Amino acid sequence: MRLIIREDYDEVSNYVANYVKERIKQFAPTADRPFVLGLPTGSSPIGTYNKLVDFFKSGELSFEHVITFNMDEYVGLPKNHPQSYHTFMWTNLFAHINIKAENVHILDGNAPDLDAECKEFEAKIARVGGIELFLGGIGPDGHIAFNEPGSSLTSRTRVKTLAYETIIANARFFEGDIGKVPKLALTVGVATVMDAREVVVTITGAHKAIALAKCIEEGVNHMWTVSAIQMHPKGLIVCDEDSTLELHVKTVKYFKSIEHVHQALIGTENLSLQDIFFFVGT
Ligand SMILES: N[C@@H]1[C@@H](O)[C@H](O)[C@@H](COP(=O)(O)O)O[C@@H]1O
Repeated sequence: MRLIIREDYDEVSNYVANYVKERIKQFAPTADRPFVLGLPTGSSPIGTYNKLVDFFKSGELSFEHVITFNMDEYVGLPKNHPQSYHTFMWTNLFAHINIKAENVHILDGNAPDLDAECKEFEAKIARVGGIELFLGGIGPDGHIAFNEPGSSLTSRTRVKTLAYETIIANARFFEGDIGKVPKLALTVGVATVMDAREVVVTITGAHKAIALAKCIEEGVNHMWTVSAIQMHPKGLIVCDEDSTLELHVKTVKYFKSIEHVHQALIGTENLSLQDIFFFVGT
């Protein structure tokens, strides 16, 4: 696993957006060989999405041959509700780029058969050959997507009951009223995320410092589901300084030193920045 530490949210967003841009460009997607991208919602990815929109507008990046799968969606919220993840994704990203509507996949939290909806979502991912790059964020309790503490690390897309902590955390989007926060969601499983060929997780803010420490300094544990990233062959966490507050100094120094060595290698040993991104093992 790699850990990249940046000063603040803006720098983290810039790093992740550049990373996604470089990955898509290097992949050189076509209609027959599209790039399959997994996407999160929440406040963490907004800066990244803004930057991706800038890249599209400046002609640096096209989403013509990009297929997306979103991580999760609330159950029972109308699709056009201001806090549905459908609305979030179209407002913050899809409406501003050249992605084809048929290439966007977001779970339908109002499907008549929620179980069938989840199974079909997994089948769709399989039909396009799996996810190339899954972007993620985490909740303060270390959950990825809506894989709350105690979720099976082999879980697949399914209906999930939200943990009380998550309901409280997300009440900020529902006028601070926990009564208005949906209690159920559809979510990809931990294994659905970890099946992606690459996983990039953004963690920012002091309120996520304990989760970051649990995720990278302790063992793989279903109580901190993002810790499953330790088992991923191409796992990357991009975090800000605030979120490192609970890490050992040694951990921070170790990961910073790895990045310094990578930086020093760029332009030497025939390695480019892209080589460091894609071919140096984690
Ligand atoms: N289901 C989403 C997660 O996918 C997201 O990572 C988390 C963090 O949100 P934020 O980025 O706003 O802290 O919120 C929700 O629980």
